[in-house]
Amino acid sequence: MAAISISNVKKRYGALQALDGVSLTIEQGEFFGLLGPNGAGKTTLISIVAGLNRADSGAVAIHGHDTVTDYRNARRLLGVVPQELVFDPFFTVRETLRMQSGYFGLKKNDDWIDEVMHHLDLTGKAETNTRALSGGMKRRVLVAQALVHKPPVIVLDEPTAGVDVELRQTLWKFISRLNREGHTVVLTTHYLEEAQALCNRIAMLKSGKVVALDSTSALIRRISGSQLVVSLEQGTLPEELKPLVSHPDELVSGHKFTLRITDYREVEPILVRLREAGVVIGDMQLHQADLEDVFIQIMGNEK
Ligand SMILES: Nc1ncnc2c1ncn2[C@@H]1O[C@H](COP(=O)(O)OP(=O)(O)OP(=O)(O)O)[C@@H](O)[C@H]1O
Repeated sequence: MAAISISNVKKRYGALQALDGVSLTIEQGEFFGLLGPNGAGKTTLISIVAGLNRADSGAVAIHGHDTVTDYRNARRLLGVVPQELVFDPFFTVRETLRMQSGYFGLKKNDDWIDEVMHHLDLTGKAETNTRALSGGMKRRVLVAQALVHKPPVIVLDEPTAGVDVELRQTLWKFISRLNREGHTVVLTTHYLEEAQALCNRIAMLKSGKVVALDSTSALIRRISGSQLVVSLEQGTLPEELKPLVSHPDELVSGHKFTLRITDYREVEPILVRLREAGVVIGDMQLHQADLEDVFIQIMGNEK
């Protein structure tokens, strides 16, 4: 049975069609990425999956439990880390996590609460009031809150937006461990290198529609080849190399060029040609196509 099945979900805000018939099936045990530019509909979709928002039409089920008609069972299977930092500021971290456990009917949950706090480096803040925490620490509490009932499906909406490298590493280590132990993870992020490193499959959303859905490696293979980036200290780019330039703006500015190549063997003849033309290279880099290139290409093509 699918971890999350989303069937033809539509949502409109006034004149704006925020979700325009989204269908996705996320299997149990996947580490799934939901990517898209600002306003694509990611948070709207996640809030519908979490039962916090109602779709106009279509349906979502978590392990077969409909998020509307069988909300309690669906909610129990789901741990959601929201994008916004919202807390009741009068409680300590431990009290907050105990209350969240109580919400799921878990009374003796302290061992797991301690383990979650340990893995998120929150133990030292257990007795601190949530209002006195820094933004990064608050985000750790949000993650801990989502995990108190050991949900088989974990959904994270931009959990690393604006947080430091240390928290990102701590968080991904813990979430990856939970994924290895069988938890399904769904992630939205604007950090494409993070999605590339973590997600086995990715959906790209634009203007409320799924515009790409494939394994991460298959998406990256769509972009064949690499780029040779050269900065010229002296001289100008020979005419016959101009068709290789990826960004037309570079022909205007005239000193740094991103040249498309399909094979590393093409590098040497390019360098020979530059030398013959009297060019002095100030800086040079080889850039392998990555998820960011795929994202830019797909988002650019899908008007
Ligand atoms: N409650 C609301 N009322 C009206 N419009 C809304 C509401 N919530 C979201 N929208 C609009 O719906 C569209 C989708 O928003 P959503 O927050 O789902 O996008 P997103 O992909 O999560 O974007 P971001 O990357 O910026 O978080 C946006 O144009 C947004 O302005």
